[in-house]
Amino acid sequence: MSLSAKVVTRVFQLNLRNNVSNIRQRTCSVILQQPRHYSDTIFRPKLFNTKQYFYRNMSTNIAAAERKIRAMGALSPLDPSSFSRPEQAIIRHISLNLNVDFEKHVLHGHAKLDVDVLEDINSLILDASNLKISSIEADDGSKLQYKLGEHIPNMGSKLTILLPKQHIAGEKLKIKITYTTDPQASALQWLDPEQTSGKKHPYLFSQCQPIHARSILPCQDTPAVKFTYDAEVTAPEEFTVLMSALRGEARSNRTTFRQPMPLPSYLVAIAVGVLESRTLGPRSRVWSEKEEIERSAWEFAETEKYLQAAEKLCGPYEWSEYDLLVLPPSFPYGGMENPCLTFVTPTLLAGDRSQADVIVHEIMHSWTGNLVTNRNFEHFWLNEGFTVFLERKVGASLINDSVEAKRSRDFQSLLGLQELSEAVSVFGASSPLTNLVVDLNGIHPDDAFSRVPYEKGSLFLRYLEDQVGGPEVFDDFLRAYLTKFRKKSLDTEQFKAFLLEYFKDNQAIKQVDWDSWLHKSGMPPIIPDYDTTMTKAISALLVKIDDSNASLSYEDVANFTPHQMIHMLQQLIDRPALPLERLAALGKEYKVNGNKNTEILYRWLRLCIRSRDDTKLQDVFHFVNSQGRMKYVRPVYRDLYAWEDVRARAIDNFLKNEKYMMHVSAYTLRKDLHLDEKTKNTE
Ligand SMILES: CC/C=C\C/C=C\C[C@@H](O)/C=C/C=C/C=C\[C@@H](O)CCCC(=O)O
Ligand SMILES: [Zn+2]
Repeated sequence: MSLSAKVVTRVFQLNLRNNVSNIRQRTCSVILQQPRHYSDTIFRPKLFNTKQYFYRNMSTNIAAAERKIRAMGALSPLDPSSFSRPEQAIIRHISLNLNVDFEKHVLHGHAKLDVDVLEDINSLILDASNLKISSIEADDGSKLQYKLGEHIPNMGSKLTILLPKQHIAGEKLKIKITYTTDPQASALQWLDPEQTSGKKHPYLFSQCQPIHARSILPCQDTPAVKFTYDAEVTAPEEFTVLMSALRGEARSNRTTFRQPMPLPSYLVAIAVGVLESRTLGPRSRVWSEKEEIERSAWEFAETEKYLQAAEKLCGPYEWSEYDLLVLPPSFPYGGMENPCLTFVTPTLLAGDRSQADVIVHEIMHSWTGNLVTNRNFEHFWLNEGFTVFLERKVGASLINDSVEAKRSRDFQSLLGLQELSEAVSVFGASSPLTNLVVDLNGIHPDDAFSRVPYEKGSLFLRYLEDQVGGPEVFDDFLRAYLTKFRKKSLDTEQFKAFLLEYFKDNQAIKQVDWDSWLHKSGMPPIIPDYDTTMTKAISALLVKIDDSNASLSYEDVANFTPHQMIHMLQQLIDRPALPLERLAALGKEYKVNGNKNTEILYRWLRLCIRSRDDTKLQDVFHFVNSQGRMKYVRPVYRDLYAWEDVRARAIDNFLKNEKYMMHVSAYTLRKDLHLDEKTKNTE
């Protein structure tokens, strides 16, 4: 047996012995308020394959991986990405009191946890990552002993709080933890004034999904647990503090918040900057630095319209307020659905409202993801697949003409299919990370992230909708699903059981090949018969572009919507490289060279890389250095890496700019560029 085969087998054995058997035996009905429906036959073979893939393809240090897996022996039976044991005792409420220190780049203060004891316990186990704990106290002020386990890179540590006596099921605990975050906390980005638009003041923002909340507060960092929270945050007077909660009084340097809806830890969020706001509607404001505020107010002016369309499909919006915060350019995602306050990238400010689908997407998370939540990130498709599915339905519902609406929904789905196909080819069609339900034992969720749960998940729901009789039938099911699992976390088996029960008299549902859809890798087994009306003009144009005798002119695309343009460019990326002359003509005539819409510019620059146009490299580097949205930056860096002549320059550029990136961007880009943790910028 080769060394790597031995290690894979060993990892598998360790995992199976320490983790899987105990995971599968437990029942967690108190937390989930639903019986579990595990099937060992589904999970075990997959586990081996996932790990085989991970260790072979991610060039992970094998010894470190083994140590990591061993340390995971005591992981949560509910969630392979958490040390906490919510089936023993569960957090119901957290009170935060934090001071924002821009000098030291730390948050300092305390978290008071209200805990319900569910089993007889002598200790409470939490997740923490690089937190400097100064004391832990019981309700009566007495000091509690605690053990902070070894720090596992990217996982954090197991924090075991030793209780002076046994607590029995049904009791309540109050624990106060005083701590300071690390200046490198993975959930936080501390920006220097130069990284902001105003250039005068620093800025702080967080991104806790998937498992970074543990770097800013000690908690059960698993979406299986939902808690309410309140907070009191102190920051220098000129700053505005925002959180994923309802903002109370802001008196001198102190702001209070309360979040009465239970949420998972990954939805705790904070941003601190010198900000302005504009009213968008009766329950919405947009926040940003003053330099972006007018453009932001214009771009997102239709927010209330989207909220109302969403409510028509899903029922009342339960989070009271829906604000938007436009972050500085290094924000790594298009949008993050932090409750009451969606965080968005400034790359959405296209000046044409063409990226409104991102806002609709984030709004839909108010139901799928935030109200009804994946139990752990192995079932991430329940968050994202549902949200994309709803986003496209709501997007279509905003179009009056029903034929146009269907066309538009199918057109968006076809764009999604292209993205899915690219994601599948990045991982490889046989990679278990392209399954709808993944196995995250020993894998950081950030390493598993791709468009697969979004697009394969949404496509699966579309298939189910077609199967049971279309939207008239399926929309009622969706509302029943949202009602049933409201304020809860669930897994795929619970979804399946609920759907099968709901449609028990529907014969067509019996034909669904669940195993292929949920547990097989690669492209989905069935692609719906989408309406291709909106892609016909694109297909015709692609024929023209291929014909070197045909001259290109703006007339070719003058009637295209921005999304048709995006679709066309995306298709070109997937085809043989254009000759340089043809590329230049296309860039000039179709006005894509230097386009202000980042969805267009991003694809144009990838086309330039594909054609090995070194005259555009300056534009490419400017693009990846001026914003940090991973959706754009990662594929561009991967393309540059594949271009051998510029690989070294790309790595050099990354190393020089890494310090300006958020943790997750630097972490994932290092993998894309095949860099180990020791490779540093030497300048
Ligand atoms: C099967 C996948 C398994 C685990 C992934 C779970 C979490 C992934 C983690 O990396 C966090 C993701 C956060 C995403 C936030 C917003 C996105 O919806 C944005 C999408 C990309 C964009 O538009 O920029
Ligand atoms: Zn989403």
